[in-house]
Amino acid sequence: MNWDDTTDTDAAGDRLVGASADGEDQAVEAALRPKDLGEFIGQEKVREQLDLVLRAARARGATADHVLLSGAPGLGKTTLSMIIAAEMEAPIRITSGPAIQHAGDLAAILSSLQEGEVLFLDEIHRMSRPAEEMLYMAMEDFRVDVIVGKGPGATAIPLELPPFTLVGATTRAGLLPPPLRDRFGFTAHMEFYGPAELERVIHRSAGLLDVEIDTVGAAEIAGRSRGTPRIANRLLRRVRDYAQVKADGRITQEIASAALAVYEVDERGLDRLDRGVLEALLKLFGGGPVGLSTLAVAVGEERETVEEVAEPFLVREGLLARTPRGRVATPAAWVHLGLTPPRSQSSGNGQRDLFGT
Ligand SMILES: Nc1ncnc2c1ncn2[C@@H]1O[C@H](COP(=O)(O)OP(=O)(O)OP(=O)(O)O)[C@@H](O)[C@H]1O
Repeated sequence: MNWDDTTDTDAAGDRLVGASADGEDQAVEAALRPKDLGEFIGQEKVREQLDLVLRAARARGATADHVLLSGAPGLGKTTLSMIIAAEMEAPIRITSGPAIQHAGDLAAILSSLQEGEVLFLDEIHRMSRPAEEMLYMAMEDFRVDVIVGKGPGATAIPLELPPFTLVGATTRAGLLPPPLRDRFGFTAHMEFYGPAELERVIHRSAGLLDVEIDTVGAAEIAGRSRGTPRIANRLLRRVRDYAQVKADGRITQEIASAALAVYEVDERGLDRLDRGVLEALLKLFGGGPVGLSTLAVAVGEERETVEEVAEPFLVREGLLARTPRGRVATPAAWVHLGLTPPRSQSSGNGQRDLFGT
């Protein structure tokens, strides 16, 4: 599963199926976050391993080892960091890589931590190099060297830090320099959620939001949530609106699919942008191969938007392939849009392998 090419921000604006948090998400997410490992749905292996790490640390009366969480946006990294703090009965400080541009910013945060505190560093791969180097020593020796002055007269003043647990989160574990990666005692890779797990997320959130939903209604929303709890929760809120305005407030399969048709999110979770890219690829270019720039012009979007916003999910769903000759639609793409590939396309222009002809 490759989510390394997902963007941290959704370049196409506030998409209903975008995985990054928008303003409304931030406001309601706090209320929907599971508070302990028992409430955290799915990610069985991660939960089991983390449970052992935390229990062992608690039994020793020690601070938990540093934890690295990697995975696509919206899969629960922030939630898990808060759970780690709660399970350790420790306070938590939340910051992010882009907020730490100078080593001094990091020194200020580290030196104000309390003993045992959890420091959650989101987007750790986006920290500046000098801050990163300071972090190596802080993680290993609970010490930093604060540089005072400049040039030949600069001196390093060592500063002892209380033991703390760093929880780093990244969408791109591959971008972390090995010396940083190696300093985490425990690394957890978060996978996309399966439909049954998303249904449980939806039922749980519906309960907290006091919305009535039946099993098939939840399954309908889960199937369109792109394996991501944040998207599941967002779609649930939009379907709830529809159910309140157009019906009696109860979410059934009919209501869920009618609501999501209004928001142009199809049964597989593709939105207007995704479908536009696929449609152009199939209808204008016979399924490809076609260059990215040409495809972007055809859908009236920036090249980056097509490449970074639409394509990762289409590739993950097995609807589009990036080949050295250009973008190519897979047989599943023709089926999904209910179109038939022209005969010449299935026998001649580079799709031979995909169509097995
Ligand atoms: N395993 C889970 N069980 C129930 N709800 C979950 C789970 N994981 C995530 N959620 C919900 O999804 C929302 C997004 O989760 P969270 O903010 O932790 O994601 P994230 O991986 O930190 O995202 P980002 O990388 O954008 O910061 C939260 O509101 C949370 O309630």
